[in-house]
Amino acid sequence: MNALTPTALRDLLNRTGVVLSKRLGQNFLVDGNVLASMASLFPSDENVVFIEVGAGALALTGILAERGKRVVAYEIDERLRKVHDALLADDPLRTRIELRYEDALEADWCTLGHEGETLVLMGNLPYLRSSETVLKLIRTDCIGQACLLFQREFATRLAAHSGNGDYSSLSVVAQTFFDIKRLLELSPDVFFPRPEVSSTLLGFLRRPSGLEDAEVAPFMRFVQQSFLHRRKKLADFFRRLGVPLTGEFAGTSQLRPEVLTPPEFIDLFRAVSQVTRV
Ligand SMILES: C[S@@+](CC[C@H](N)C(=O)[O-])C[C@H]1O[C@@H](n2cnc3c(N)ncnc32)[C@H](O)[C@@H]1O
Repeated sequence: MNALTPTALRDLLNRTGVVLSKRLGQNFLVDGNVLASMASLFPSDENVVFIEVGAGALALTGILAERGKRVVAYEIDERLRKVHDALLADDPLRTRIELRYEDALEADWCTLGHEGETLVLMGNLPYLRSSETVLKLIRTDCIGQACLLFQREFATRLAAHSGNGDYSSLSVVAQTFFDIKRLLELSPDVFFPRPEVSSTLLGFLRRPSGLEDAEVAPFMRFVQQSFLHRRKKLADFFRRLGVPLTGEFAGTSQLRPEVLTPPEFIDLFRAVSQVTRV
């Protein structure tokens, strides 16, 4: 399946009577070179099942179907079924593509894989739902690898390291569970219609977090609350929790949350859990 040019996409939308929705973030990739660069990120692997969130006009779906065993592609907008039917009518890859017209963020992704298959998440959802997508990915531990497109500023925050002004609670939480890499920078010109923002494709590779299952939710809350006043020293956060500012916490209480790395946050979370309920 070749990438549609903006003209071909516009014609197809006219023929099927679909008017694109801004609310659903319907800006579709239409640049063959960018799609080729994305394709080169995925070596062919017959054991891989791609889960695509936000199929749109199938620009990525086709690439993924060529490289993996199959693609389960979610699309919330059922009006696009007509577009999909037209695109897939004579395409030999259609047997490898399963379209599901539902909210990808409400779905149970782990039920999609069978014995011996590796699930890889891929997608380009409306940027308003970026945090929700990352949090769902973290919780879905049957997925070890993902490639997700975000608004550039959000991607920068997610991939920022401790000490950087963009480092946030979401950076700590995401980097506790994943090695995160910037893969591609995309200008607004590679989408139709052209959005107002630039985008970045991030790669996620799951790594052992060092947290027990029961610790995950309290750890995430702990990190989020510690960043509520990111410019204040941790002493302020400790006071709110009733943690003594003396002894083992004296030094850390003088630091700001943004200087702690994810492993340091885990150590602090465990130490604080010993003296108080978090
Ligand atoms: C930015 S477009 C990307 C389309 C295509 N993957 C591409 O790159 O050209 C996002 C697509 O996600 C769909 N979408 C939005 N929210 C969704 C959700 N919660 N679940 C599944 N699809 C969703 C939109 O309707 C839209 O078609």
